[in-house]
Amino acid sequence: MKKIIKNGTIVTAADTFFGDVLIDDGIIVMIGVDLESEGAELVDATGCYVFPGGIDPHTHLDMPFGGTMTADDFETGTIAAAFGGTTTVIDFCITNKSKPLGEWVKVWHEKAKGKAVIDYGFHLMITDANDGVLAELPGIIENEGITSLKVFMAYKNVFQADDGTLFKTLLLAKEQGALVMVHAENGDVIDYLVNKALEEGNTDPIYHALTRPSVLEGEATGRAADLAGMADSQLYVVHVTCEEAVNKIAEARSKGLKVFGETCPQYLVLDVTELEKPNFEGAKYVWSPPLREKRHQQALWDALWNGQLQTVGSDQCSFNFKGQKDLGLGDFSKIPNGGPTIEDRFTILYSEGVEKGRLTLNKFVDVISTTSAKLFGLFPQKGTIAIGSDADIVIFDPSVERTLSAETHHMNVDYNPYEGMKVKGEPVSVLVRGEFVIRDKQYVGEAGSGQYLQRKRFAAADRIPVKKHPVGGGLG
Ligand SMILES: NC(=O)NCCC(=O)O
Ligand SMILES: [Zn+2]
Ligand SMILES: [Zn+2]
Repeated sequence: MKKIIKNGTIVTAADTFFGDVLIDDGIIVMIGVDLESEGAELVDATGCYVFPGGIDPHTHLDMPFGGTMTADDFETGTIAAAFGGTTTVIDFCITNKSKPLGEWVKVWHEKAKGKAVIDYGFHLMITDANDGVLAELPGIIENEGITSLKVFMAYKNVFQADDGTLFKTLLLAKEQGALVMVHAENGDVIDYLVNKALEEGNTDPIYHALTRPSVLEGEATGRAADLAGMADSQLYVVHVTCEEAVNKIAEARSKGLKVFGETCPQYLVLDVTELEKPNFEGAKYVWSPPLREKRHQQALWDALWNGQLQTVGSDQCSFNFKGQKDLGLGDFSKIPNGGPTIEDRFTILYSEGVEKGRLTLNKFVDVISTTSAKLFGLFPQKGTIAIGSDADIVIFDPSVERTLSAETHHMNVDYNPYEGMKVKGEPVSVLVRGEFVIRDKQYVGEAGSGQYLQRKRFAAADRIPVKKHPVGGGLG
């Protein structure tokens, strides 16, 4: 069924213009003014922006962590994502040494199958780059299209890998065209500080932040960047929270290293004082790395503006306050780490970024969608509005003023860390491959309609294949 999205302001990472988008069979086939096509359904976007669907490069859906499971699975999480303007997520396939990596990939396929309402891919976690893992990886990269590998430098005795594993993963990634992602904090020193705090009787949520100072994020970021440089490989630092880490990334990039960085809405708009809330409410704001002092927010906004950070992920990892976060009553180290942001990522960035003059409209699209598509092997299928791209589209009304709240959100979790925050703008309708998932603010999608995305290898991503001219003589 054809559709024409009419009279909107189309915004990509490069351009802003008034026009129509013709969709046929899930693909954008024409962009122009006053488009007509017989039998096409007309979708009115008057007064709205027409954005490429958001790409969230960092989610944890249906993940076991901290002795419990995340509250959102692939169904609730992707419905909430769609309400928020996100049409693709890349989730972390968590692994351990108990079985081969390929078995974990099957586990993650089972979690998503029949549930996801938007398209999805997986990053693959590496805990130990032993000979078996290094032998298995090329096949997974090729056959599953999983072209990004995650190494945790923190969470000692849980997820943490050593520097040898990070280095070997970087070497393999260089050879195979994969992108290595790191959670950059010094897990060993944090472990020491956490034990010391607990021994001294300091058990409240604020000690989560006090035992993970920003210097340890900067140190690990610099170490990972140096190892990436030695391996002549590519590195993506997830959830960057602080000036120290931004500076290490900027330094590496100034030397020409292929080092990239992501931040998250929580670090841009919330600060460490949230963890001091009484009645254990501070636990709602326990992420790792932790929320920082307010001054770091400016460094993060500046880094998005000047390109030292390139993407914004949600790090969606939701746990209910009652029954999950309270596992850490009396011991902050047992509070499950993470929070719900998958739904509000897009609008918070628009509202706090574009509306407050911190990002241009095009830069907003770039950080919320396009650069993730490029880095993670999805461009130009995803991440832009262009002829031949999937019709993943958000019709966004910038005039709406609303208040974020657990009362109105769609995530399967009993609190919203942005409760009471006033934002401008709202996704009105959201299409995935040309089909409405959200229509006039109502969910009209179908569990299982999201497709698994085999992704291209790093650096192949932004090369558009040149087709032979249909009657010959083309460039191809
Ligand atoms: N960030 C967080 O606190 N939880 C999710 C796991 C991770 O990304 O480190
Ligand atoms: Zn992390
Ligand atoms: Zn995460």
